[in-house]
Amino acid sequence: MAVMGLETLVAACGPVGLSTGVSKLLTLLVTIQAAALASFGGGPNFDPKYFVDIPLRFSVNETARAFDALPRSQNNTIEPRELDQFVKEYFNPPGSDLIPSTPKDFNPNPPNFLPRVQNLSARSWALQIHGLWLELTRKVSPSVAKEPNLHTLVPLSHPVVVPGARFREVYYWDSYWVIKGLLVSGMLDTATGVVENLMELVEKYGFVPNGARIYYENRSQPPLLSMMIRAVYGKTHDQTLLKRAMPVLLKEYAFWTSEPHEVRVRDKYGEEHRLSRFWANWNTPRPESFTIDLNVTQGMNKTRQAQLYHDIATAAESGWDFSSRWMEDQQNLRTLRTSMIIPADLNAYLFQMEKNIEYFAKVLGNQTIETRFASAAKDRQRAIQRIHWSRKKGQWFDAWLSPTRCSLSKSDNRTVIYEWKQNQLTYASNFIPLWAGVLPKGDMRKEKVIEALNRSGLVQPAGIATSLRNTGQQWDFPNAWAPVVDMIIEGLDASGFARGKLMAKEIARNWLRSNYVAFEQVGKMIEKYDATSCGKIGGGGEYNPQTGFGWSNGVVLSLLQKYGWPAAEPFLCPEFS
Ligand SMILES: OC[C@H]1O[C@H](O[C@H]2O[C@H](CO)[C@@H](O)[C@H](O)[C@H]2O)[C@H](O)[C@@H](O)[C@@H]1O
Repeated sequence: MAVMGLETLVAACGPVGLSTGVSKLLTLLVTIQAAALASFGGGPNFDPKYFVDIPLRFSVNETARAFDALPRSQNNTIEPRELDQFVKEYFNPPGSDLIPSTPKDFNPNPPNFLPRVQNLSARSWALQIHGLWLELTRKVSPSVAKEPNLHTLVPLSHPVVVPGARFREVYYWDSYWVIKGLLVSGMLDTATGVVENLMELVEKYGFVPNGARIYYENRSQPPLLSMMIRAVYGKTHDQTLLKRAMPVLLKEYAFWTSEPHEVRVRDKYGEEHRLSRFWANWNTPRPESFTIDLNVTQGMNKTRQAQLYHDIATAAESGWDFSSRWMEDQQNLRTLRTSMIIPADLNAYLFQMEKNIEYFAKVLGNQTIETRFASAAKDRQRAIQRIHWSRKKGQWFDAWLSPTRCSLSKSDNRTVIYEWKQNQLTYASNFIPLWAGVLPKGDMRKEKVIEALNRSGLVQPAGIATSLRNTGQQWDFPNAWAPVVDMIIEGLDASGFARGKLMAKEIARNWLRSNYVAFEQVGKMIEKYDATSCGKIGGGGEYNPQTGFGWSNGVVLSLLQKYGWPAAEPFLCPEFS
């Protein structure tokens, strides 16, 4: 199928509104990023994000003047030494606007820590992982709020917990696993602060941005805020948090369930349903990857470029940046179609959000909200089953919208109804609705889902591979990402079937062992693991041993808490023992 231009798409299937306004600060920083690529060359150490994270020492205008005044060679490049000197003189190092902060509730030896972990190696490792919270917790420097024009960082009131390494800011969905880990570490106040920061962001933007940087303001990430609130409330039973959270969650819910995120589709019986998709409000290169995105769209006309930039940013909203899941030709990033796909996982998260709001309203005694959200959850559950579920394959597939075929709703003769088809490709996201509880307790279809996962090829010696396709994209095979592994383990464990429970335990043990190899043998935390062998390091970025990867910390601690580790059972991968 030919990929259509954005204008044609708008004309064919409905309204879109994209803001492409870039602040003066970002314009300057991406210009410097592009100049740096030309001067330094794009070797493995060149990180475009570095150049949008560096805080300015002087005003934008003064910095821009100094940059313009740098001598250029005939081909307009700047001598590397000159540029290096300029960056040192006019900017502070990236991350210097975050101040290290020892969380008040941190205890190096927390009482009653992981009582079921008796194996000595596992225990000492868990304590080291726990200790990494010290490296990952920071405070936003007061200078950020005082002089916002000098920083791309967004100020936040409470201490922040960052993923680590090049990710020097808060990320939305990473925070869910960070909170799970903090709660295992007994750091309830820090966890509450993380939730407070995200609520503050919703109050400011109407949604939680991808991350707390101005270049992430155009999109969100998988909506897990209500799950974070539920996790913290589960520890405190303090209704003050729920009272504070309710208007915030209603605001966030409106963001995900209004156009252009929400779309209407008709099932095979002619019934109309509302479901949501990812949709970034952006159609130029992402500032943090400006030079990379420019390269991807080379040779395209302006309209096609804008459409691809939009789908690139939209893939970043999905958290799966990048995956063949969003591509028409699974080996070609230039065929991304993210914004014309209804993702099974996103709708599962929204179902969960609806159930959580229903539950919070019940606790608070607000019947109107409780009834409204019980009914919204029921509608979405029905929609997910009609549009995403495959009875034959026992899993939930993404639905691809047709960019050209749509009709008008019978109810108002105005609303666009898209034509769609399931993509039938195997991704770990096809099993997220099991975790979200889309199938009710005792439902026999869960057994089918467990079998389907078991036969899918995704279950590997070191966890769950995110996909079956080896495309070189980071969310594709052989990578096993911590968030996905965690959700699938929990879904299997809560399935109510013995086979699901057993599989969950096996996957958890394998994944933990493979993480331990990464940490102990190589001395590094790795954000994603090569799923194909327990002792194989690789599959992606390696991180500074002093930091870590926030969500891996959270998943390691919560899995160790759940499954423990007996003293006599070796903790090393068979390959290493
Ligand atoms: O720098 C490029 C991209 O980096 C982020 O994506 C990856 O890291 C995030 C932080 O751990 C994680 O939440 C995401 O799932 C990863 O794919 C960022 O979120 C992107 O927006 C950004 O363009």
